[in-house]
Amino acid sequence: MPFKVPPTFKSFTLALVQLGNIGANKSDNLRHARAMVLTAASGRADQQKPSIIVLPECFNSPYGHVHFPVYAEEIGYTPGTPYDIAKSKSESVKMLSEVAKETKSWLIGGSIPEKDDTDGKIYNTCTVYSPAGELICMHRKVHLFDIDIPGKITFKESETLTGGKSMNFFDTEFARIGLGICYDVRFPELAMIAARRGCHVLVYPGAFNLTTGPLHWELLQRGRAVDNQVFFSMCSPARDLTAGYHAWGHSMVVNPMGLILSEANEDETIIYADIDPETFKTARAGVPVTTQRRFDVYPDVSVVA
Ligand SMILES: NC(=O)CC(=O)C(=O)O
Repeated sequence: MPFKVPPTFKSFTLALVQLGNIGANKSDNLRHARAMVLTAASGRADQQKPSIIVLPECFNSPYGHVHFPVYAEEIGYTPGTPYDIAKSKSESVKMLSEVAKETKSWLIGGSIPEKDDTDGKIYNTCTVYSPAGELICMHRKVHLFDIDIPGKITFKESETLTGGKSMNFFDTEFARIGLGICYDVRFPELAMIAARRGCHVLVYPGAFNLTTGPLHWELLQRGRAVDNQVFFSMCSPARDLTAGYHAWGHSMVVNPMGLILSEANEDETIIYADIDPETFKTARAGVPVTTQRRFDVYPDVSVVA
């Protein structure tokens, strides 16, 4: 991860696209996602336009381990190396790059199933684009969603996916943004390390479900936000009861005091939140845990070699 010190933090507007109608036809999914990003970019009436737009986890394919190999695309991105969009084999990457450029917005392109052309493994991958349409960062879901709650939900991403091996953040002209994907939110270390590395806002495309959503979706986001005194946000697909996986929806943005700034219901929609650096400063000044840690009593588990 490149580390530019000190990172800039200025106010900006974040838009989350809680995308619906994600079906079996990838081209239709891409067309619809593109149209919704364009709508998100036009912003709310009389308000600042969003500087950054977010799509949900698995926005170009149905969500399920049997689908990942079928929808997987080769991206071929090497961190720190310029990426030639024109030569990309990924139709999703091309669409995301074009729409970022067209809207002149930063775009966190949710996630897509990705096949690594060097090892043949499949990942759940988020790509990020600058307003010039450059692919500037990529995060592969680190913690795979393997759960078994009898009578409720069994899901095993590891049937077809491999977990990513890196933590990722990127710098914009207004903030440092840390990335994760869905189940990654359950592992506080990832968010803690991102915050200690100067991230102001953590954005995790995600897709909780009707069992874990009502229990943990809000709790985890508010927890990660308060623990780390950062803005925290997850962008979900809309709920579709005709799909194989029923997403919880409720995309949200939480501030560093744990207050929900904006929340969707379960339907397709776009939500916006104004990210104010003042809240970040006052949260850290008022409740100064960032300077009160007792590493003489317990080790600093966020320190990585
Ligand atoms: N879909 C996920 O990766 C995670 C999830 O639904 C959960 O943690 O619950």
